[in-house]
Amino acid sequence: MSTMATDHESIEASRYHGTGNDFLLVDADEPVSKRRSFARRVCDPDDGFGVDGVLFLALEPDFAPPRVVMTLVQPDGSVAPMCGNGARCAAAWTMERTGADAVMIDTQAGSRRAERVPTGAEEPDRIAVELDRPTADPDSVPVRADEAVVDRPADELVPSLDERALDPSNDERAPDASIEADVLDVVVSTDSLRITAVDTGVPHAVAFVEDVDAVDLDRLGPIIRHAGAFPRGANVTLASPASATENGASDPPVFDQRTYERGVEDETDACGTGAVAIAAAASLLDRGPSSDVWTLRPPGGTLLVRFDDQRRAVLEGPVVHEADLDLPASEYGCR
Ligand SMILES: N[C@@H](CCC[C@H](N)C(=O)O)C(=O)O
Repeated sequence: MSTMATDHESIEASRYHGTGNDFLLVDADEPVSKRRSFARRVCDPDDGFGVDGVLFLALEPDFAPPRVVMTLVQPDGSVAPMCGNGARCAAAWTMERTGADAVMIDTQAGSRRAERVPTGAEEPDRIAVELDRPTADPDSVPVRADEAVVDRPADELVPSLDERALDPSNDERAPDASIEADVLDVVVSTDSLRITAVDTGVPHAVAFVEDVDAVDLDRLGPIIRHAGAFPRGANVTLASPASATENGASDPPVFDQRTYERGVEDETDACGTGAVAIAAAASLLDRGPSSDVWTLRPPGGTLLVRFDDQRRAVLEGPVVHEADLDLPASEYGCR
């Protein structure tokens, strides 16, 4: 089918979110001729809908289970090979169209199976997606290092990271997301922040901190995200044991999560690959539970991560279909 829009055409899109990570979902047959321009436009908080990305979906309903090819185009126009919450939304979209309770999602990081998890009538659908085996292998992440980056001082990756980057009361603002690597040298050194670099389909720099809410992520995020050690950039994911902010420890453990996302160039309300990255990093650092199940609490809700017997991660959480939209192609088609 042609993707050239005529003046009277509209683009059908649906808005979904997975724990607050929100997306426009667009059938790949819709008349969007320039996907990157379209994504920049609809993700814009003022001129568009302020979503965290656009999922272009090509449904192949004749397979059993049905398959869908998912392409995530982010607010900056970049294409990400994987998205945990996006995959869960894509699965819900495919299930609605096919009536299936299990689907396969073809991503640039590989094919992933997703299943509906039964819930009570009042609760939003829960969708679980397999996200393969996380790895800290430096070539996979990728991160420029001779060995896996596990619990390394951040200033080894960002040679001049400053305590001040962690201090929310510091009003000397961070350089913006277009920061050049050499500009990082203006910020001085600390070894208090320790990074574990994990590939969960996309790169994550994970740091365990005492309290995620005490970190100035607006400032820290761009510095780590653009560190020269990450040739393709990195998502920056913070975790703190919920017992640090509440009374008592728990097993399985509960971690509060915040993620600054590459491509969004901002913090999002949830990040699925980030939740898996925390669980993977916690395992590497022996912070894991005996049961091998993790509960992650990003600002937008609660995600569960577990590992199967081959150490493949399964990410589970709610998905909400918020709205269906008709966008005038002449305005949004980006011809
Ligand atoms: N929000 C996503 C991750 C999307 C990709 C990421 N921003 C990147 O560019 O690596 C998730 O839920 O995993």
